[in-house]
Amino acid sequence: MMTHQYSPGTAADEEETYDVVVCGAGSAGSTVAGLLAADENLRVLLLEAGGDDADDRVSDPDRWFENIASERDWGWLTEPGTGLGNRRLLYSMGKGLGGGSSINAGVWSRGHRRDWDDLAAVSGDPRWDYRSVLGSYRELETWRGAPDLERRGTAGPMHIQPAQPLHPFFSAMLDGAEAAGLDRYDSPNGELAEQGSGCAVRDEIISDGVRCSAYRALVAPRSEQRNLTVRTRTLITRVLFDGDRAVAVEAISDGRPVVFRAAHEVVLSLGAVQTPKVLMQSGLGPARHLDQVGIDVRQDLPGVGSGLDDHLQFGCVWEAADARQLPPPSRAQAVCFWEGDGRERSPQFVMYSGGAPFMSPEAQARYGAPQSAFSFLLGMRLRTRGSVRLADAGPATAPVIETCFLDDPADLRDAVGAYRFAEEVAHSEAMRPYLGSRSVPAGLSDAEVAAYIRTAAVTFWHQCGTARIGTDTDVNAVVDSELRVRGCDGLRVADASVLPRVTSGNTMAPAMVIGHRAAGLVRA
Ligand SMILES: Cc1cc2nc3c(=O)[nH]c(=O)nc-3n(C[C@H](O)[C@H](O)[C@H](O)COP(=O)(O)OP(=O)(O)OC[C@H]3O[C@@H](n4cnc5c(N)ncnc54)[C@H](O)[C@@H]3O)c2cc1C
Repeated sequence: MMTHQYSPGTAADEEETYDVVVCGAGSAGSTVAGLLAADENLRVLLLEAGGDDADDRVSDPDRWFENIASERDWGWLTEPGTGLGNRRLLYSMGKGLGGGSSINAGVWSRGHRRDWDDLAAVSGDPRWDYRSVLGSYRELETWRGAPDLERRGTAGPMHIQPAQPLHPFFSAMLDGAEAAGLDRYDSPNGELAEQGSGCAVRDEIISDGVRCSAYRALVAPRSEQRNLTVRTRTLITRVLFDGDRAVAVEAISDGRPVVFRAAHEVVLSLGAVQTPKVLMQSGLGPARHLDQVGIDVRQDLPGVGSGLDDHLQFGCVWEAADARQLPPPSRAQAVCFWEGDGRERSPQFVMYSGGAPFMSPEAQARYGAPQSAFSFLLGMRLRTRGSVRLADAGPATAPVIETCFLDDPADLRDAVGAYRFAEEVAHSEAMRPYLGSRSVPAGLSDAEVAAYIRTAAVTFWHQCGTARIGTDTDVNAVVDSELRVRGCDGLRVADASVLPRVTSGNTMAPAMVIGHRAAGLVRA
């Protein structure tokens, strides 16, 4: 059995004391640490398992996909999925300073008005509603597009701009989407975020051609401050307690055990896979599961690791008329949102595009990937939820991740419907100059489209929901509306794990809003 009581002076080769220990330097953790460090009286420690971000593959937004399966990617593998024809998925998540915000596609997508209003309802706290969250966004952003003082910030650390210069392919995509019935908006994060459906040029975290990650925007400018310490290559293994109070974290740094004491608070921002993993390693999780893997139960929290949510992603692929007309494969400058059957209160589908055949390795093997093609990348919200569990009590052991993608036949039916919408856009008049002779695979019945999607589907990397927010009466809630872990003092979770549902778009910006809120709560 592992024990979790903190006893000073044991095991660790080294001990250091700070006021707040922020665990994980990703989108949310960098936001928490950077904002807290603004108070020079607060000693802030930011711990990160990965390395630094000094690499062209991070700074050059066009090279983002080169980070996938690199040392900057945790590179998890999911369990074989029934709905996916027993395939395992590469389940990428950012590793290193900036976390996901250093390796992602750079899209800034705030989430729909109803996503935040629903979060306020689930948490029982109106301070999470859309109007309140707009305040966080205004503080985080310096918006470089058409002025919108109600919604957009003008002096925040994150430089956000509409994609530019716009490649003609994406203008054609937007024209095609309009022809298929979507209204066009100035930005996905303005009025469109308050409507059910629409399309727009995407917003991105790029400033003068360089990625503006959460780490670069919020932490790096403070790197000379004496009250802020950043330690990379430090793997956090568990939280240590004195009674019910979190007082330290235990970590492995350069192969040696280290304890970092927090006089005030510990904040976990390890992302939606490792936040529940470290909670469980600390004895906070579903009691039966902890018993099975031999960890003493500190607090029975059934919701830890449950409720894993994400967008399913699959590529709808068409041969291109002329490869020279296509944008670089890594660019996706336009976005479409649309509603489903009304089950979701905000858009069920999101669609980007790119100048390459985006297909899973299995789909490429089965259907063949054309040399020259473009894809519409479809993301959809699902009825099912997955889970993150421990394989054993070892901190270095990879977790067991089940996505449950497409386990519900109704999701597959919705996915086929979404494919048909993408087809309509691809066959629009505006897209004609780009469209080659066939889709890949060609000429599909609904049953064949369904079979293709089962083979082609992957993650959209929007993992969330594994330590979700909720009220006292919600048995699966892991944190309260102030992000405090139930049954403990001095411990908060601030990252995408707390989202009860994947937001309608990408999840970096929402994770940063959670980090922004957490910093305010820690300071309060
Ligand atoms: C390939 C890819 C493309 C994406 N594209 C987009 C996009 O264009 N737009 C968008 O909005 N979202 C995108 N996302 C998703 C987005 O980046 C994430 O949703 C977001 O970064 C989540 O923020 P987070 O703070 O919850 O976790 P993360 O940003 O993942 O941060 C967690 C941090 O904790 C560290 N960590 C984990 N475990 C430990 C441990 N035990 N000890 C110490 N450190 C640890 C990690 O290394 C990481 O740095 C993409 C993600 C990926 C992987």
